[in-house]
Amino acid sequence: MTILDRIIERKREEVASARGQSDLREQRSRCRDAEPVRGFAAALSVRAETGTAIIAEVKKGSPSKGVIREDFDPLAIAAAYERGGAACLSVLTDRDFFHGELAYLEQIRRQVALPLLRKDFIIDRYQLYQSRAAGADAVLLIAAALEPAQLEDFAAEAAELELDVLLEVHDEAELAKSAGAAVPMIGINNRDLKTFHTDLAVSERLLPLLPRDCLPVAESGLHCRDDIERLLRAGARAFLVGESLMREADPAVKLYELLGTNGGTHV
Ligand SMILES: O=P(O)(O)OC[C@@H](O)[C@@H](O)c1c[nH]c2ccccc12
Repeated sequence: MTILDRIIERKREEVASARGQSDLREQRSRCRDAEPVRGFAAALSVRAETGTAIIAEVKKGSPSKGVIREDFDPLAIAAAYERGGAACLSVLTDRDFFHGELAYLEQIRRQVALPLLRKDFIIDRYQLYQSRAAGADAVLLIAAALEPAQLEDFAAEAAELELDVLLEVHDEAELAKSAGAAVPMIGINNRDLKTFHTDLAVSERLLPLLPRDCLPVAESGLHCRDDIERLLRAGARAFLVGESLMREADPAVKLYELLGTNGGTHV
């Protein structure tokens, strides 16, 4: 059994228990009361025109690295990311494997103006409603975790909720399996979720294969400006970065470095 299988198994239990506390009808009605979304994909595209579009991730830890940042204040980190010039934020909300909380996203939403991605393992439509109700502007759909029909259905249902989907793939087979899903953004995860091995060459190999009408996002394993420039050359238009920012005392300073000379255009 891979780590991804274990996460998915646990996620089914979590969703069942969440439904027990607040059913789909209730989540739907919370969605109706939710504030309008702040366009996530649009914010990335606009930034990519003038500078480097970075999605900065609020991530306390992961199964491969354990706790990445002991001194973890999600609001302070989100504020530093905003100050440092991130185009959008990603908030890890998985508790058992990534030390996240859905409450972090709700709190950040109230204090930071940037669009937010709920980063979790979505395996049930219930989580789409839960995400929108919590204040997410976008959700992640992981091709490795879903069947083609689910990818298609979840993408359509997310769009109805006005959530932008970042569809994540790691190889050619996952890309082929995602072909039926209409999404604004495709993320190439440089990390294999089954082995945790990370290699930027994965993005270089897959970027040329992405459909032209999707915003190509490179995810994971980005540590310095050279990494960003390498994948800009390969065709990436946005970048999802967690660990290398979370390991810095002041994540804003690391962001300036990753943004490079183009970063100054963000204000
Ligand atoms: O911390 P990194 O190597 O910069 O990676 C960030 C992000 O890409 C990674 O957290 C991630 C990508 N896809 C995921 C799916 C689930 C959980 C986490 C992830």
